[in-house]
Amino acid sequence: MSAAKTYTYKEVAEANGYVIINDKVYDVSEFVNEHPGGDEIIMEFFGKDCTQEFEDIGHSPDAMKTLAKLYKGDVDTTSEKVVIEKEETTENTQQKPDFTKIAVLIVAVAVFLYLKSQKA
Ligand code: HEM
Repeated sequence: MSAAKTYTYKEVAEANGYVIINDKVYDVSEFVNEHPGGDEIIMEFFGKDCTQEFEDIGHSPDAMKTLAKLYKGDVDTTSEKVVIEKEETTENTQQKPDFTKIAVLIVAVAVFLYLKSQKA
């Protein structure tokens, strides 16, 4: 096999649909559509390292074969790491608890209970 190309973390981050698993670079841009685990789960890792996640799932030997076919080269582990900002999605914003809304709700319930107790 010819010498593998090396990619810096920046090049992987800027490519369209590359991921890193065990310091190897894979082009999953086409594969995402066929991924049995769904496309979004991989798209989240575009440009990033998903070694942990890939291994945690316990992918089959078949999955390893598929992965081998998508191999592009090795990552230059001495290159500067890049942090990819995650785009704000509705899912993200919903995860943050909205303390104002919660406070208003608590006050409303308190007022309701107070008024109810006054009537009795
Ligand atoms: C990037 C290369 C990847 C390849 C080539 C790949 C390949 C596959 C294949 C072939 C399967 C079918 C089951 C099996 O054979 O093990 C599968 C299932 C699955 N994969 Fe991946 N996968 C990749 C990345 C990921 C990542 C990064 C995640 C999670 C963050 C993930 C999550 C899953 C899940 C949850 C399933 C199970 C789906 C189900 O059984 O309902 N995969 N993957």
